Amino acid sequence: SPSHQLDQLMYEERHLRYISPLGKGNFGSVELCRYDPLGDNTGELIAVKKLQPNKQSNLKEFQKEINTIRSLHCDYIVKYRGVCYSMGRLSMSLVMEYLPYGSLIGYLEKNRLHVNYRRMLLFASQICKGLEYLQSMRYVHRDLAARNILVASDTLVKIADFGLTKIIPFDKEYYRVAHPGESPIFWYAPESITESKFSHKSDVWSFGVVLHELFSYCEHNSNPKRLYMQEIGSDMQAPSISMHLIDILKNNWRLPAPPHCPTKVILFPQPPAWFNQIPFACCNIHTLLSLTGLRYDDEVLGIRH
Ligand SMILES: CCS(=O)(=O)N1CC(CC#N)(n2cc(-c3nc(Nc4ccc(C(=O)OC(C)(C)C)cc4)nc4[nH]ccc34)cn2)C1
Repeated sequence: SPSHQLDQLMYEERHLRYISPLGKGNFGSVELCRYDPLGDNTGELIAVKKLQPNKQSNLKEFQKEINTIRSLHCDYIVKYRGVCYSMGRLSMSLVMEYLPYGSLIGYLEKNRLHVNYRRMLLFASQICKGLEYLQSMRYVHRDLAARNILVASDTLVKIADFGLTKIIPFDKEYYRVAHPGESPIFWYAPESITESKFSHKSDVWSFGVVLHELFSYCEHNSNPKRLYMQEIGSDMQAPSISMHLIDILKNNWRLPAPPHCPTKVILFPQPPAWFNQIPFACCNIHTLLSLTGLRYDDEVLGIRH
């Protein structure tokens, strides 16, 4: 059983068998591999994150990401397994547990018909608890989005991808980044867009957007980016998009309630609060849990954790 999985921390490249690509990002990519020291295909399946070869400049960032994920021990966060040094290329890879069902987006698109309200709330409360754990460690994830939530089983999802995660300094409430880079502004809280400030509250804002994605079954035409762009004018060009986005947010425009979203989740406590992410951005996870009625629904629905 997985619990007897020997806690490998060092993986030898010569026993790594590449199987298929799992995901790709700006600087890295994740591959499905089998670690097969016996050479008889009985080895474990693992997810291996490598830096894009020509992006060695991000080695320092990559090492920070490895240190981050290595320090996290939570059922709702993807598990670190170890590292693999490939001396030839003087580079290293991050070895993580392989989550067989892939990203939440693909899972909901494929399994839309039998993922009901009850399971949505279970997934939402698990992401919430993963975020609560991150906050207890003074981490801000900074890239919370359905694309970065992985599905371990039909009843378990986990937060993944700690490439942008930062630790909030002990004497401050937020982390300010120097250069926003290619930022996913449609998941960003207003203060992250205008002042590059990231905090537990801005992660809670992004969690609000993830809830919208979740209750929209990650449907393509309910994608937050698409809905925001429709509102600000889809022919808007890059530099002024964030300015228009801030404008509509300041005028209290919010993502529309997803179609068929259960009234209890929207009406509890009242329509605007669920999608009016401002309260989300000024409350902590516990308040959010009660705000969105997750705990309330858990009891009502008898979802046991
Ligand atoms: C951002 C830079 S990034 O490159 O570092 N990168 C992208 C990232 C986004 C996030 N999160 N990512 C993580 C995984 C991942 N996937 C998995 N399992 C699966 C299982 C099945 C499938 C699948 O069916 O896929 C197809 C394409 C539909 C066939 C996909 C993934 N297990 C994992 N364990 C640890 C990580 C990890 C994939 N993409 C992080």
